[in-house]
Amino acid sequence: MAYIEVIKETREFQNGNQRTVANRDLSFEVAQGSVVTILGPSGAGKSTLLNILGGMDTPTSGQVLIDGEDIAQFSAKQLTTYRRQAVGFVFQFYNLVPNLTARENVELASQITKDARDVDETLKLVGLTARAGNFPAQLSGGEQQRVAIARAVAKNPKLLLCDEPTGALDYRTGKQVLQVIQAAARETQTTVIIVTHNSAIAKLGDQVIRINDAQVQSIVHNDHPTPIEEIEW
Ligand SMILES: Nc1ncnc2c1ncn2[C@@H]1O[C@H](COP(=O)(O)OP(=O)(O)OP(=O)(O)O)[C@@H](O)[C@H]1O
Repeated sequence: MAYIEVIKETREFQNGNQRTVANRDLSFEVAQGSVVTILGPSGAGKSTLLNILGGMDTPTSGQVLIDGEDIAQFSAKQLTTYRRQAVGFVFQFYNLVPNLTARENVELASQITKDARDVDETLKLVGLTARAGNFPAQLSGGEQQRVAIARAVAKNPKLLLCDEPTGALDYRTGKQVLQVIQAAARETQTTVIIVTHNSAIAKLGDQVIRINDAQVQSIVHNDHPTPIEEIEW
């Protein structure tokens, strides 16, 4: 059975008289432990989908089966537990707590989870042991993103959701960050979903789901995903 099964997921927004369909009848499956990239232009509906997979939003209709459970039917309380226990998030702009050190930022996340990973081991996994005592403002963008990845991975999530994780980084640092995400996911057998509008980055996925105008345009399974070091953009 697939780890994620999305069946005819639709999300509509109603603002006054204006109705926007952000996701229309999306259907796809994701195998456990795989890396999936979701590719599409601005406004295609990628963040809406990621928010729904992360339990931050609920679809208007359709099913979103995660490990066999339909989170579209979850109550607000069930969604909170799901977000807390099962999902790690990495955003474009890191979202670290500024007055906590790198280590404390990671610790904060691990404290709310039952089966958290060891904080220092996780910082080592992202290559930040030496900078653990630094505050976010004392770290480069790439280092801050690595703290954010450590924070997400420390929760030992089954699902790691990354929304444009390299969007604010230069080319070289962006590649390093993608390598850290891939390495962390492999080591922890986490299912990873990376949203990007960059078609070169999308090639690193075991599966590339292209979304356009709120719909799935194509799904490509890559038997040989492009190694990150060979990706150029
Ligand atoms: N809360 C909301 N209320 C109304 N419309 C919304 C809301 N959130 C998203 N939308 C609309 O849904 C569509 C999809 O938005 P979404 O943010 O999912 O796209 P995206 O592919 O992530 O774009 P980007 O790459 O620019 O972040 C857009 O037309 C957007 O304006």
